[in-house]
Amino acid sequence: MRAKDVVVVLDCGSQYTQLIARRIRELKVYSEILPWDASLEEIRSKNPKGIIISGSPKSILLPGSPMISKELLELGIPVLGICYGMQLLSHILGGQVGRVGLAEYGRACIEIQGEGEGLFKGLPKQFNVWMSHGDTVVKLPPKARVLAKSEGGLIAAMAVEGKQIFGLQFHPEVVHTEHGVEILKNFVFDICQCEPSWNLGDWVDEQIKEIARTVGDGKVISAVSGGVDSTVAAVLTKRAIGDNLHCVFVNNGLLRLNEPEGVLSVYRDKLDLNVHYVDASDKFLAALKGITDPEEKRKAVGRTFIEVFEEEAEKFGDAQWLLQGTLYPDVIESGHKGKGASVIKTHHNVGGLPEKMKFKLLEPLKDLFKDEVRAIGAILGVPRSILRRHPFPGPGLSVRCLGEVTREKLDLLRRADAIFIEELDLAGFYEKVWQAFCVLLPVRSVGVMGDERTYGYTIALRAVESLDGMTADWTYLNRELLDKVARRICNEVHGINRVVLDVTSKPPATIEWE
Ligand SMILES: Nc1ncnc2c1ncn2[C@@H]1O[C@H](COP(=O)(O)OP(=O)(O)OP(=O)(O)O)[C@@H](O)[C@H]1O
Ligand SMILES: O=c1[nH]c(=O)c2[nH+]cn([C@@H]3O[C@H](COP(=O)(O)O)[C@@H](O)[C@H]3O)c2[nH]1
Ligand SMILES: NC(=O)CC[C@H](N)C(=O)O
Ligand SMILES: [Mg+2]
Repeated sequence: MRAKDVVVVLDCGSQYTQLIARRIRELKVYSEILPWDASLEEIRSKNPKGIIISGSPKSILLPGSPMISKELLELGIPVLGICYGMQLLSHILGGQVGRVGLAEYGRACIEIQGEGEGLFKGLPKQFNVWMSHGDTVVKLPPKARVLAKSEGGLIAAMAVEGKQIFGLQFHPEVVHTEHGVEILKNFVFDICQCEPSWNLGDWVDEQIKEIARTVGDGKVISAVSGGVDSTVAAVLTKRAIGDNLHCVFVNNGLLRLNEPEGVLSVYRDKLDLNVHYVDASDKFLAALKGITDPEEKRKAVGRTFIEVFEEEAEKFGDAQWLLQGTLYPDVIESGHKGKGASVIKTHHNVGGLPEKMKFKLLEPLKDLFKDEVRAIGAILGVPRSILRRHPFPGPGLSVRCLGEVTREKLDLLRRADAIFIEELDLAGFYEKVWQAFCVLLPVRSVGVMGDERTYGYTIALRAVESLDGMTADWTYLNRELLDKVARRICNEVHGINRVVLDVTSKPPATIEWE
């Protein structure tokens, strides 16, 4: 068993929980997330050297909000509460949380009180942090003291004397917090005394063993899309169970130009994966007929995927397992993690699955972010042509073709998208952005082409930068490139007479339009 040090993160439903775990892993210390209501035995069984309690959309002032047992604070294991986590600690230990008429969202400047030892060791007296709270600790618990205050005079950090218990009202895990990594380092190394000895190679070895243990002699059917996530999941699982893995690639009629052929040739020529191809485009398009609501579209695609997989699975001697390349952001945004996160959109492979399904799900990447998965893919020898690919959602072009999805509109969108991506790659931007694509708007407008009036569709160009898909900013592509893309789309894709640019970040928008 693992002798390596572990930091347990108790998830109270924050959008950032996984970022906390990930930052700890970046410090080469293994971190595992448990739900806030994990039993004391379960937490102790991990033998953690430190415990972090995440933020939450809930308020400790209201009944039914996440709670932990007081005993957890008596194990002698250092505990750090972040945002809601600090409010929770304060509440349990006899302090008071309230609303003071001042909320702090976004950037705030904090000032360290006293010497700045412990969590704040080696840091400047004042720096900017990222806040996101409406509730505030208004009275410290007995024996606690203030470590830092915000500009507004609110308690930004606290520690309980004589106990290894700490609270931060701000989020050290987000990149916008200055010195966030140093604060986590101080916690993990100085306070918890962890050794930095974990790495992704270990993760790969452990996962291979874990998959082999879980699946035994069972058969696994793997849905592969040609994307990074499912391909890495399949290659990893192949290492664990060999020929008991059967891959299925589905043409759902919502793929990009020439994508089915391209994907199949990489799987055949470059990877030793035995891939079965199913053309189910008619079935998917029939399921989407008449649907305009984004959530309904996602659910229709999710349902149809499962129907197709179930039919295919029978061809492989009744596979019991379905392997998916689900990543952490898919799970969190569907509101499934941490019992209390908000539903942003139903990612087809999580919330879109039907209630009754005959498969057991195998999702080895579900705690990871995309860049971690790319690094694992490189360790496993997955070709660069796959690792460099932009993410492409399972519901495919259906969520980029606003309004009802029809073959005609898909055809316009496909051709426009291929032009955008081709030019982006030529201009050296493809690998600089997280994702870029066209969206076909259900809006028609008047144009003039060859002296003739046209009444055509509109294409929106979307290009964003992101680290993990959870937040994103729009990318400033140059005028020359945008101009060329817009001209080529109108000239070459008959039916489109207007191209517009999306300049919103996430939040407030999301990356995909639906
Ligand atoms: N066309 C498809 N055929 C078979 N399975 C698919 C298809 N599209 C999506 N899936 C399944 O749904 C999962 C989620 O899709 P998602 O787009 O998040 O991942 P991906 O395609 O593997 O990677 P990427 O995010 O890089 O596109 C995939 O990992 C795969 O298991
Ligand atoms: O597997 C997936 N199934 C889905 O249903 C899905 N919807 C969005 N995405 C991708 O997730 C990232 C964040 O997308 P949003 O900002 O649009 O929520 C972006 O990279 C999106 O492309 C999906 N991936
Ligand atoms: N980000 C958080 O953890 C917020 C905690 C709580 N919901 C508040 O608004 O204060
Ligand atoms: Mg994909």
